[in-house]
Amino acid sequence: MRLVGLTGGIASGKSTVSNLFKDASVPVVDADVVARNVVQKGTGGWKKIVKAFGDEILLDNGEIDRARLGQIVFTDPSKRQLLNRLLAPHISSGILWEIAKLWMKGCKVIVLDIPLLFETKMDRWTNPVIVVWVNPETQIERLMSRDGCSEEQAQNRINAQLALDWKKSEADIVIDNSGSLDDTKQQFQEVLRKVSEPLTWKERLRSRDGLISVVMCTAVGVLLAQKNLL
Ligand SMILES: CC(C)(COP(=O)(O)OP(=O)(O)OC[C@H]1O[C@@H](n2cnc3c(N)ncnc32)[C@H](O)[C@@H]1O)[C@@H](O)C(=O)NCCC(=O)NCCS
Ligand SMILES: Nc1ncnc2c1ncn2[C@@H]1O[C@H](COP(=O)(O)OP(=O)(O)OP(=O)(O)O)[C@@H](O)[C@H]1O
Repeated sequence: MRLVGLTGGIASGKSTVSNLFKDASVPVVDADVVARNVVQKGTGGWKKIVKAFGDEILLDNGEIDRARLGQIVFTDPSKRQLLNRLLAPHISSGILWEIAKLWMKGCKVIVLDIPLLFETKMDRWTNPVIVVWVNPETQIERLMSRDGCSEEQAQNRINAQLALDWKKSEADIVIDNSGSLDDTKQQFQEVLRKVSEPLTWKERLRSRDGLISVVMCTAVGVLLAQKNLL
């Protein structure tokens, strides 16, 4: 099985490219969706957030007030680190579970769409790593227009991640999404061809070693989380 890493910066166009993969019948695991599921009302992730951030983080219906939590964690790095630490074991085991389900269905190529691929060091078990890059002016413009946020809020979110230019320098494949959608679609055709090629023996060994270490880290994380040690 080939696990393709799809990453980039906030609003650089990951979902846009992951939709192209879905249109080409390549299954996608979306880390943002997993991250939302693991904090639904009553889950372990939800309980940890309420304990750490208090009842005032809840909406009237008991769900997490994401806008409010976002406002807190994207302006205070220590709160963001706390949130990341609380949710990491839930998100990584959720991702692993989604991958396992697709693998059991016999999928040969799976795309992992994850904004924090490098930050969480999950790039070790993906091959190739695709970075969706966009120039800084376009990134902030698209982010402000999509989320209806101010320039300062947009910049805070961008600053919460590793620099997009650094991610680009670490990529196996770069998709430049600064132009039109048609331009991106054209680049995507070549990317689709590359990820459809079978893995070489070297790549297989690399993926296997990375996967084993992630399974072990996740298992330890889940055990510690169950014992409330995280
Ligand atoms: C802070 C929260 C509540 C804000 O929710 P909101 O609905 O406004 O944003 P959403 O979840 O759709 O995320 C939008 C984008 O923000 C960026 N982002 C989200 N969390 C983080 C983070 N901890 N650090 C840096 N960037 C982040 C990503 O690029 C993501 O695609 C939410 O993002 C969250 O719970 N984040 C922590 C979980 C996480 O790390 N998610 C990333 C997937 S691995
Ligand atoms: N080539 C393009 N031309 C014009 N608009 C685009 C292009 N690519 C993406 N967009 C728009 O830019 C915004 C951000 O794109 P998208 O949601 O795909 O980014 P993302 O990387 O998935 O964001 P996030 O990190 O928040 O999940 C969206 O409103 C999308 O419609």
